[in-house]
Amino acid sequence: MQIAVVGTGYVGLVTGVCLSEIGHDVTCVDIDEKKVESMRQGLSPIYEPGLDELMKANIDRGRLHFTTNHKEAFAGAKAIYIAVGTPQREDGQADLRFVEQVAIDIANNIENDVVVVTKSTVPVGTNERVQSIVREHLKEDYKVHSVSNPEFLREGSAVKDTFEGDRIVIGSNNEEAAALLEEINRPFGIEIFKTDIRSAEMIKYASNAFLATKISFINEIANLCEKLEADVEDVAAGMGLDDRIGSKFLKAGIGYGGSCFPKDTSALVQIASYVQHDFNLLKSVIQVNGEQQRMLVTKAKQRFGTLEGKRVAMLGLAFKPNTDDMREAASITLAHELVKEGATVVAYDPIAADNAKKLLPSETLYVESPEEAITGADFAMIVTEWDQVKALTFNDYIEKMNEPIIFDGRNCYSLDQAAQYPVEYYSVGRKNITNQN
Ligand SMILES: NC(=O)c1ccc[n+]([C@@H]2O[C@H](COP(=O)([O-])OP(=O)(O)OC[C@H]3O[C@@H](n4cnc5c(N)ncnc54)[C@H](O)[C@@H]3O)[C@@H](O)[C@H]2O)c1
Ligand SMILES: O=c1ccn([C@@H]2O[C@H](COP(=O)(O)OP(=O)(O)O[C@H]3O[C@H](CO)[C@@H](O)[C@H](O)[C@H]3O)[C@@H](O)[C@H]2O)c(=O)[nH]1
Repeated sequence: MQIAVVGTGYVGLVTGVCLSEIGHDVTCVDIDEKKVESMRQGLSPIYEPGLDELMKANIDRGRLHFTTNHKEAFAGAKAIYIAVGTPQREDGQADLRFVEQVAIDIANNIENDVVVVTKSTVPVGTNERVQSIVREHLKEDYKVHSVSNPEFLREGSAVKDTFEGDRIVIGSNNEEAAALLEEINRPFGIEIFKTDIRSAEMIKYASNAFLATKISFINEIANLCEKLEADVEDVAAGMGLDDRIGSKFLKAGIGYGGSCFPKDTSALVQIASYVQHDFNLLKSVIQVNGEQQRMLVTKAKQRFGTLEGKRVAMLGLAFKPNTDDMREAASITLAHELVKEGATVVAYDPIAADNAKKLLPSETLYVESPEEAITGADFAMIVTEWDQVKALTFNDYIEKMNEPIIFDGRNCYSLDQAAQYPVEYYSVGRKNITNQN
């Protein structure tokens, strides 16, 4: 089937590429000329494992095209996917400017009936609004129906998640439009859950808010474990054995970051407030996360008193491994706090360093390897659990650092391991190892 995808970020590009892989003829349109030029040559502008290969294969098969021209992209398309950003506004609401602009672009450029599919994460009621905007601006009487098809992929495993997702949610108030979406998605072989438009929009926010809640919950338990001398890794493992709880998303750490959880939890608090609902639980989840993101600096200050003049190795910058995305990464908060305290930050990230340069303090120094980062450092902070970071051994820290003092925000090492070395090792929700003489 002929499909157009508007927006080629993490969601749009992965969606476009995967839809072409299952046999559809896909044209992706973006307003960013540089991105389109690079994608035409088979080069993905984002780092996402497996994406480049699929992109090249489907361009070669003639099933995947890129353009900056909306009319060209929409010509003959039966479905137009909206996958543009819905960033957080200053007041916490979702900014719908890009989505609304696409609705106008659709009205101005289609030349046949279409189903408009919203993949972007949008507040309840937005799909209806998109449909009305398109209909208002249409110059000819084409049939346009909206379908909410929220996206659940994770960055770093986006391609895998698209082919092996747990469900595909189709929210529609029109049977024909829902049937078209089912037909498009059937080759994925993933369970399809059909509902009305508003419930589909809510499923997306509720899912992200629930996962964020799980993370803040286990982080609070971790903070308690530290005070009560229990071990959060064992606590999470023991909890996770209960099927009703499940073991996933119970990894204590430095809080959630990324382009979705922070903005979507804030947006849901705002959505609730429109209907005079005070979402206290979610407000606490957000507050706990803010404190957790600063936790490594808090611990370092407790250890040293002052951080003035300290050289800090910051190991990992991205909000999680396998992505170059720096949006809402804890490293941003941590680096700014450290610089404010008078420390020098020496940062390492295998992929995200270029993106980090725009967000971290200008004083930050960047190095090419974790070994270089720890050389001569007064303490190390593990921020992202990249394999390259986990490959450092305690002997590396002992040999290369001024003093082997490690604040591990991701519990990369076992306590048994740490206990065998003359190091100071502070992790999350576990007892401190202070073996230095
Ligand atoms: N990133 C994720 O992991 C993820 C996962 C699930 C859902 N989502 C949601 O999907 C949406 C997109 O997120 P993203 O991270 O892919 O965004 P992104 O910011 O990476 O990409 C958006 C793209 O849209 C383009 N664009 C903006 N206006 C346009 C227009 N009028 N016409 C054509 N292109 C236009 C931009 O140039 C950009 O390339 C958001 O609502 C997000 O919440 C994201
Ligand atoms: O047990 C855990 C799991 C995750 N995280 C952190 O939570 C954040 C988000 O991680 P993850 O969910 O893997 O990444 P995203 O790519 O942001 O994906 C989330 O956000 C997307 C955008 O809405 C959704 O599509 C996905 O389903 C949802 O998992 C990261 O900072 C992780 O380090 C933890 O601290 N502990």
